[in-house]
Amino acid sequence: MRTAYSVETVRAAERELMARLPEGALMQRAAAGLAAACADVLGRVYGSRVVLLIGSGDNGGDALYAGARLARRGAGVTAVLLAPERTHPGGLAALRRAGGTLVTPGAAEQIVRRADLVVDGIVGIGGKGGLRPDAAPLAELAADSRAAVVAVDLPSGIEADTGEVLGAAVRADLTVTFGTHKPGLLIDPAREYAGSVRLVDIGLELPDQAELEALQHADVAARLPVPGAASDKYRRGVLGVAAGSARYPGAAVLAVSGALRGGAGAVRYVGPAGDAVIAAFPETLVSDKGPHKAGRVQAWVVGPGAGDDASAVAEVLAAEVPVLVDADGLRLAERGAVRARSAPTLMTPHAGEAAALLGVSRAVVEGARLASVRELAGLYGATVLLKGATTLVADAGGGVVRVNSTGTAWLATAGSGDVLSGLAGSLLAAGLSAVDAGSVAAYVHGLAGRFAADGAPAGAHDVASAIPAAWRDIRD
Ligand SMILES: NC(=O)C1=CN([C@@H]2O[C@H](COP(=O)(O)OP(=O)(O)OC[C@H]3O[C@@H](n4cnc5c(N)ncnc54)[C@H](OP(=O)(O)O)[C@@H]3O)[C@@H](O)[C@H]2O)[C@@H](O)CC1
Ligand SMILES: [K+]
Repeated sequence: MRTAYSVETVRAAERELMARLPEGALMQRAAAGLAAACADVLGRVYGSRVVLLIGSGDNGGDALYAGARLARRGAGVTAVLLAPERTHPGGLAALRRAGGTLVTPGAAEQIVRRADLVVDGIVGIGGKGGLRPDAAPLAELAADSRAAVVAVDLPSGIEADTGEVLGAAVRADLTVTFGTHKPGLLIDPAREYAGSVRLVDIGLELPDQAELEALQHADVAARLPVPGAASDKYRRGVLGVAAGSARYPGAAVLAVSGALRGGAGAVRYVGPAGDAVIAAFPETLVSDKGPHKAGRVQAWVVGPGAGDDASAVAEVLAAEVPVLVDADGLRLAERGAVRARSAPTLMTPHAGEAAALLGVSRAVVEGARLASVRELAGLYGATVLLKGATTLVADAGGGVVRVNSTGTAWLATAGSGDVLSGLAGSLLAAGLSAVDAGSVAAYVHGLAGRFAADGAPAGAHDVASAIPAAWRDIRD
């Protein structure tokens, strides 16, 4: 499991550790890890041109000490000081001793243009509110140069706790972060600014419960349902899918395609697209009599391509089994009916659907994804999976939020969400909790999307077809 902790928690752990260590030891650990990462990026340190962008806090101190290490290995290191009077004194002295050069921001343009590496030590977890006007031009210079950009702890200008980007921010190729990931490094839009992320262990002791957690292969493998010798289709779970309409029969087919690859023992389809479903997947049990007459199921998916069929949504919400609500179903589901349910409910909106439910604009949700997913989960008393390049899954009761980053931009294709809903529904039917079903489905679906696309456009049905390969890859 990869975890991320809030700034407040990091600060507390830092205080506790600092009290036990000689002064400056923690910063030296950070600087050593940072210098090693910079050396890897440079390939050859000797003779390289390194520019440090230095703000007035400890983030700048880390960069200065790392710069001193690189200078001692033969790099030409120049530090651009945003606030010369308030620069970390120890770091400054170390860089001077190692032969580094100090300049003011006025001289930055020339040297950044010729740099091999720019190290962003403008601001770290002490920052708020986007880069200030004096720092913003430096981020632009770095973006325009041919140099690689390494961010110290986080790209300056992003919000560490939320993943929001409230103004100008540095765009890094690599972020070297200390002690733990910060939520902003894992959540869009800030994640995009971080590039790849390297975690340097500095010995922080962190509490058990993180702010954010991201499943890895082994975590997903441990949660995937595997039939035992005594399994029959009911023990593996039967999923009901109430989806599709005369206008959107394809949504039903795609939801069933995901469901059949999600580990349920059988899939019952209810709705007007039965012929299309049977033609594509003859193993589906099909009915057009409405959800309450469909027979026994262990979970329901309702909503993909459902059009305006509010009665099917209401019937499904009245069932005492786990229910996944997606697409049109989100609009049709009465909040009171969702809140009144005693079995788990998993809602799976994209940003636009979440925005409509929250009564805000899509841009608000996209800019503040963590707050939005939590708010929606609280509002409906349900588990909410907010789709996106980084999918978030939050429980109504608060606590840790799951983030998934296996997704690919190629997954932003029509019908891809229908496949996800079937897959997640199948996992619910197999007995996974709503959070596990949502986050495991997002992980498998994202990986399947990567396999299906493999650098070229793929349709939603290709994603569904790639689910078994993703599943095998995870279990290997
Ligand atoms: N935690 C740990 O375990 C360890 C932490 N370590 C390191 O310490 C870092 C935290 O250091 P920190 O607390 O000194 O704050 P930091 O991020 O340098 O920023 C403060 C300065 O930025 C300024 N500033 C604020 N907002 C701004 C903006 N929008 N745009 C521009 N400037 C802005 C603000 O200015 P002021 O408000 O004072 O005028 C203030 O001077 C952390 O990220 C990590 O790198 C490691 O050394 C070892 C272990
Ligand atoms: K930084």
